[in-house]
Amino acid sequence: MGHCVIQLVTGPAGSGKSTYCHIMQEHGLAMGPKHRRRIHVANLDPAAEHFRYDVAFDVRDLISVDDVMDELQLGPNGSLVYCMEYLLQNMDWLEENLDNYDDDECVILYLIIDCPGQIELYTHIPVMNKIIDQLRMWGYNHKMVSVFVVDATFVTDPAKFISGSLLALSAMISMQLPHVNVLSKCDLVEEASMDRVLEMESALQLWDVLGGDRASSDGGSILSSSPFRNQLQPPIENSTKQNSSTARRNNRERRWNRLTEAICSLLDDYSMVGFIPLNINDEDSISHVLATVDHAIQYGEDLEVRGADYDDDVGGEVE
Ligand SMILES: Nc1nc2c(ncn2[C@@H]2O[C@H](COP(=O)(O)OP(=O)(O)OP(=O)(O)O)[C@@H](O)[C@H]2O)c(=O)[nH]1
Repeated sequence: MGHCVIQLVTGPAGSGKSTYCHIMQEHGLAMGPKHRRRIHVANLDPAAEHFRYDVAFDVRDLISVDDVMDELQLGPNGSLVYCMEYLLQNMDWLEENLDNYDDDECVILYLIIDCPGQIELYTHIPVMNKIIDQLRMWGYNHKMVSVFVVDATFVTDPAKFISGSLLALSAMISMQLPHVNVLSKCDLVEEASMDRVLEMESALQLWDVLGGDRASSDGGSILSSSPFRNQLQPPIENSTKQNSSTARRNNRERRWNRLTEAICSLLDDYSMVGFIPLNINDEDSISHVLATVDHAIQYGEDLEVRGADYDDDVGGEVE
């Protein structure tokens, strides 16, 4: 095995995983050979339809959701699970493809894998975790990092904010890898807000900046806009019923608020979910994300040891 780093890119549907992979590939090319890494992108999502990156290898060459839906008459979710379990039974396919790209002792292979985002594949049917375990057994332990991509626009909606943060936390816990949350689509966020976002460290601070308003001491608007609030409006028929239903509603609302507050405290007090903003139109932002991911996996720390593999006098070309 050569020198290899693997980024596993996950995140909810449409969050920008494929775009992230594409942007990182372009960035790697723009950095040139001096940067001493060769970025390849592979697709491990059997349901992928379109992506713009040059694909190193593609799980759809082994099996695809479309084929399974046609041949086995399964729905899209069942087909996805079937595909991932099929991949698990045919891991030699993945091993061969990794070997093809990981056979150069002089070049650091930087492999970015576009993964399916469905959280069920990491929790209820932990197929992805088994794939990660297999990668560990092949010697990629300490060489993998998980990148969880979340759409920046979710933070302006408290319900989406909380569910996105919990998804990120869930992915982090289940994959048990160095983990970076990337906030995609920040080009859609106002510039003034972005400047402040760069200084943010915790999820709730970020929520404040991008549209939240937790100015009041009790947690204010994030509680009053609890995701459960709309479910708490029982029908009002007469004054007696109105009193009891109002009391019931208040009671439920207090409990929901306590729950929301506890979840927010978990995320905020322990700084368990931080986000790195990504603006795909800003090279500095892309570099910052890559540097953060590199730092998470300690990429580059042993690079100097391998410096002798490179000849800077010939423009960083590998000898
Ligand atoms: N403006 C903007 N649009 C983005 C960005 N990232 C993704 N998009 C758009 O969001 C949509 C979904 O992006 P993808 O990269 O396909 O997202 P994905 O997570 O790979 O999607 P699935 O694999 O289908 O789950 C596309 O229309 C992209 O053009 C971004 O950083 N900025």
